[in-house]
Amino acid sequence: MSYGDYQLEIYLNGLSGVVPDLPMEFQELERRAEQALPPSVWSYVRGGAGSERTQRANVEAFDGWGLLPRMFRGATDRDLSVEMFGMRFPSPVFMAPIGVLGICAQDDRGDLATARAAARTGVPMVASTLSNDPLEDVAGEFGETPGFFQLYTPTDRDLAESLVHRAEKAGYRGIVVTLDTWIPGWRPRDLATSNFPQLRGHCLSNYTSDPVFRASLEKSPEEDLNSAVLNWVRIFGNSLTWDDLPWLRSLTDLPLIVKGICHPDDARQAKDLGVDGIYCSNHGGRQADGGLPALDMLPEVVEAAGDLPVLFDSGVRSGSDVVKALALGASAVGIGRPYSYGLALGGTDGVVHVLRSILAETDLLMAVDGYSTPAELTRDALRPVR
Ligand SMILES: Cc1cc2nc3c(=O)[nH]c(=O)nc-3n(C[C@H](O)[C@H](O)[C@H](O)COP(=O)(O)O)c2cc1C
Ligand SMILES: CCCCC(=O)C(=O)O
Repeated sequence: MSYGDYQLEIYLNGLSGVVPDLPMEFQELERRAEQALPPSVWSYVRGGAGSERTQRANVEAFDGWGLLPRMFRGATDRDLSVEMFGMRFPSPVFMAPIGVLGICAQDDRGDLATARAAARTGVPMVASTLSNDPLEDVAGEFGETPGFFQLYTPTDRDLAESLVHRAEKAGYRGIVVTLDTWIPGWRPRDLATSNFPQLRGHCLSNYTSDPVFRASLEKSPEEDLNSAVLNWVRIFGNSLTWDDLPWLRSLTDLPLIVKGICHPDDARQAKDLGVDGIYCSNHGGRQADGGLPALDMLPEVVEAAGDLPVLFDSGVRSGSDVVKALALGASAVGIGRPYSYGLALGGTDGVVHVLRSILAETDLLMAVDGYSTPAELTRDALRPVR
């Protein structure tokens, strides 16, 4: 079985015989997700910071590179697996953390539905701190697929420690600490729909289920949700400095990965302080407008990271984007918004379809272009488009 077999499955049965009611093209997926989601949820998921120039540039940056096909290489047997953090993953694709994912599903249980898609596809999910179901329940749906926990580090250090230890106990295989979102960016679409207060009620389960968080409240969240929400707002984001990284490192023996790195000096410093992986991302342009596309920074970050794995996301929409990011040095490539659109349209089946489509395109493109493994995709596989 290769990932490309999804093509054959669809050719043989017709798309409607494989995934009824789901589109093949990304533009159509996006258009239909917009129709399916309530406007406030749509503006939250689709929206970015400021004028969304950085968000658009993330996507357009992939057009700045062209892949070079190679001939006579007999890439009939491809092996897309990659090794990272002492584990072998069947493909270099993973699901980036998406907070408030629950509400993208009809029944509010989008975190669980996405975890089931991880189980079905072998594509690891990085589960956000901001989930509508507690991290233990999300992990319970991963099946054999390793999962990662994304930490938003609260100001209360005991709570941070508790979340990390719960993730360890629940069987997560790594901790991804997001550094770029200790405060939300300027997001005009969210401001226009004023939906942040509504969203909060759908992403606090990791806090309301936490003994440390509960102990800090005068009344339980069941008795007084408002005060719990206010307390969460107060402790949500910690503006950490490099001096705090040894503390974060000390919380766990699991692989520790820092997310939101775009400057090579930051990658170098994180490496020197003992992280296990660098995650190059600008949060899909949701945090800071006016920034460079994350893809443009990837090669420098990869160089600075040396022998550490570099995860990448921001703007990945297709298999050819995955292949380009790999050729620019990413060890693994994160899918963000596209899977949340699949979730909105078809629950677990929708996420599986989006992932299988991206994997099939990746696999077939590598076959056609003569690359059998991700390791063969080096800078030589690309040229800048003139
Ligand atoms: C709706 C939404 C919620 C997100 N929530 C989180 C989050 O909780 N934690 C995090 O580290 N990143 C979060 N991100 C950022 C993603 O992990 C990823 O960096 C981004 O989606 C990549 O950009 P793209 O979706 O345009 O490809 C979120 C992104 C979206 C679209
Ligand atoms: C305050 C941040 C909320 C979750 C998030 O990371 C995002 O919306 O991008």
